[in-house]
Amino acid sequence: MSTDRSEERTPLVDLQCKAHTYPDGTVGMHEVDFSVYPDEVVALVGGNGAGKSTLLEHLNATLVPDKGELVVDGTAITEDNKAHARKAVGFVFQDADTQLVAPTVLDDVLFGLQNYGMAGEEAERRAREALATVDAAHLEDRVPHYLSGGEKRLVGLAGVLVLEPSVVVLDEPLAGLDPERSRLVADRIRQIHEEGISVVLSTHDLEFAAEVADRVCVMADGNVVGNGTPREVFYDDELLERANLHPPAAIRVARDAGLDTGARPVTEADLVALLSDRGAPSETIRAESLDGSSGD
Ligand SMILES: Nc1ncnc2c1ncn2[C@@H]1O[C@H](COP(=O)(O)OP(=O)(O)OP(=O)(O)O)[C@@H](O)[C@H]1O
Repeated sequence: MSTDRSEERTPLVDLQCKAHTYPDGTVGMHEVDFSVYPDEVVALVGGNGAGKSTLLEHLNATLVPDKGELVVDGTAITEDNKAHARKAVGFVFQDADTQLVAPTVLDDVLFGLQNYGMAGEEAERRAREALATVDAAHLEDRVPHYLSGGEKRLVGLAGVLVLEPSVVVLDEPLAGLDPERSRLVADRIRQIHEEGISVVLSTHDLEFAAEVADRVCVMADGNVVGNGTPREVFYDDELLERANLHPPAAIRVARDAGLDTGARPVTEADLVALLSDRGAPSETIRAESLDGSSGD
């Protein structure tokens, strides 16, 4: 399996971790080398407890390896310059309540800027702009604690984007969201990527991973066990089995329908295109074939 199309470029984030052991002695992650390159969306997939959150939290030095090194934008991160990693690598937590601390949404987004010495009208302008970017401008006077899960996720994302990071990390960005909010967050992820920010996310939703990711990284038992394009990873049955994952719906449907051709569809759009080529009306295909979802 190939690694990724950006392997010869300088990484924005380069983590070399020998292991991460939590205070109670649990090893959350074994030896893992993980890099994030410019202009890519990376999806981490794997079963419960595979080590996805542990790996993500190393990328902005929220967690540090027992032994190893984190380099962000060419700077080795130490105890003294963790703020550099926090600013360059914005982290949107799954549990947004841990991230939203101020009395109003606008104050919350401003809080990050104030931490980096920016206040006044310019700070407010930037905070409002970040909220508008995620379609959350109307929430600026609301109390963060009372927002819905999806709204909190968007406000958390605004709080990260306002600091103009090079990489945005999202831990389970779709967890607990209804289909419409999921679509909104997925659209924002694409938009962030189009604006030149690299994205690393973890997800149990392999259809979503297939749709948004340039590269999929598979974790199992605290190790990275596979890495490649969605097509490479999701057609590797041995790898998926090792990580206790099922292929995305498009692959299962194509196989069940005996359509597993060289085209190797991975997304719903791929499958619809493939079936349309064979003369089936696309509305029928959408309605009849793709109402299931994979789990892991
Ligand atoms: N604070 C902690 N203290 C002790 N062990 C922890 C802690 N956080 C995670 N672990 C353990 O580390 C391992 C990896 O957990 P992690 O949360 O990184 O997995 P994950 O792939 O994100 O899982 P999930 O998909 O269920 O969120 C698990 O065995 C977990 O129990």
